[in-house]
Amino acid sequence: MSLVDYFSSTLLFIILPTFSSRGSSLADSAMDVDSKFPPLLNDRLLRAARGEPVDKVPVWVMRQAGRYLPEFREFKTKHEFFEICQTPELACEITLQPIRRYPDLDASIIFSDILVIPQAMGMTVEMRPGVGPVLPQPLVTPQDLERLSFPVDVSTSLKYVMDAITLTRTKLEGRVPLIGFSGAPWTLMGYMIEGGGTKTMSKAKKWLYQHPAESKKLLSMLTSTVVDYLVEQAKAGAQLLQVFESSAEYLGPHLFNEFALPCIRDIRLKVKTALEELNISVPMTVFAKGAHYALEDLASTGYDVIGLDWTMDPVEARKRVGPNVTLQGNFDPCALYASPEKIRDSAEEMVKNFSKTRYIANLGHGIYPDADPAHLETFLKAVHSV
Ligand SMILES: Cc1c2[nH]c(c1CCC(=O)O)Cc1[nH]c(c(CCC(=O)O)c1C)Cc1[nH]c(c(CCC(=O)O)c1C)Cc1[nH]c(c(C)c1CCC(=O)O)C2
Repeated sequence: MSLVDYFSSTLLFIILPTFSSRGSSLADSAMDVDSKFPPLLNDRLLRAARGEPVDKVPVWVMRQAGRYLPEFREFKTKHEFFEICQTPELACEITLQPIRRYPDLDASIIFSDILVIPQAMGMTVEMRPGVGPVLPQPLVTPQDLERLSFPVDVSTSLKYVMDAITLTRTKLEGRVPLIGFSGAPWTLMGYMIEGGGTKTMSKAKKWLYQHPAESKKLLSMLTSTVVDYLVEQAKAGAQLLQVFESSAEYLGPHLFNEFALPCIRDIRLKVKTALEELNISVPMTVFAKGAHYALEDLASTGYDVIGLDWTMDPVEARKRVGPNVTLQGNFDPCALYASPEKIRDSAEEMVKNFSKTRYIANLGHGIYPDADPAHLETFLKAVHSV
């Protein structure tokens, strides 16, 4: 054996174990997350998100843990909204309420709020009963960006969310998967500038027209925070991640393409890359409410699932996004006010229009506080009956 051969074979022995142990430790980290929890017994949601065949169409409902449930209202007499979000045992209990009540639900979604990100950046957010979220010191001028804490160490400042996710996935005992979520940057920017919900988003849109560079700076701060936040949620046990661009409806195609879409795209790319390095595979959903004008662009962002609001026609939406993405939605939340017979007919028709492949049934937006819990049950059963 020549000296060169000797060294190269020795080197191989040194390198190989290093590679293989690195390889297996990467592989283990995927197993690590799943192996910390009870095995998943109902994987319809994840199968549909990945485009695999399902026995029944998976169904869950945005805001399924909420005020329409008497058990939620009872709980809310004892605990304040953000107290629940910040206390893993309470957030877990609320997340499980609809799962206990409705055996037909195929997913749970962690009880929290998109506005925990502005809180983690140092802004005060209050949840006022009957009003909704209020940020009493909104961003007024671009100088106010200096008030924000950035970068955010989400693994410490939002640790309570990760703890709630880990606890809830354990307590679910594999019954259904647990969805994690975040607001998308434009929607978060809107609340941070408007100081709460609004009819027009005109203050936030004024920033887009008057301060485009500073708007992009804020959006990029939010994008990197959202990326870290979603990656941490997957590491903590979230099995699907949904990004809520609930305020897309205020933007037309021009503003959406310039300010919102690049962040949505970036989030998908960076979360996917970070999770691939950890060998974690978690599908992602984007729900851009009112962005009917952006369906083709959304389909090009690489998300596994696109959420639709109720204003979109299922057949038309499928034509526009093509066959390689799963659609989610889009029962009109107000259709739950109809009679049980009508709900059954409309839900069955919706499922037939979407077809049973690459489809997750849901409402087109969150369930309203005055919805009848029995009507929701009719809806869930109708979806599963097809
Ligand atoms: C825009 C937005 C917010 N929060 C959220 C969004 C995006 C989804 C959407 O478009 O609705 C996301 C959110 N908020 C909440 C969840 C929990 C999980 C779920 O069951 O879907 C989720 C996914 C709990 C909540 N978030 C809120 C409640 C109601 C709190 C209460 O009891 O007063 C719940 C259960 C409050 C909230 N939080 C927010 C608003 C506008 C409101 C007021 C509206 C309302 O009162 O229903 C901000």
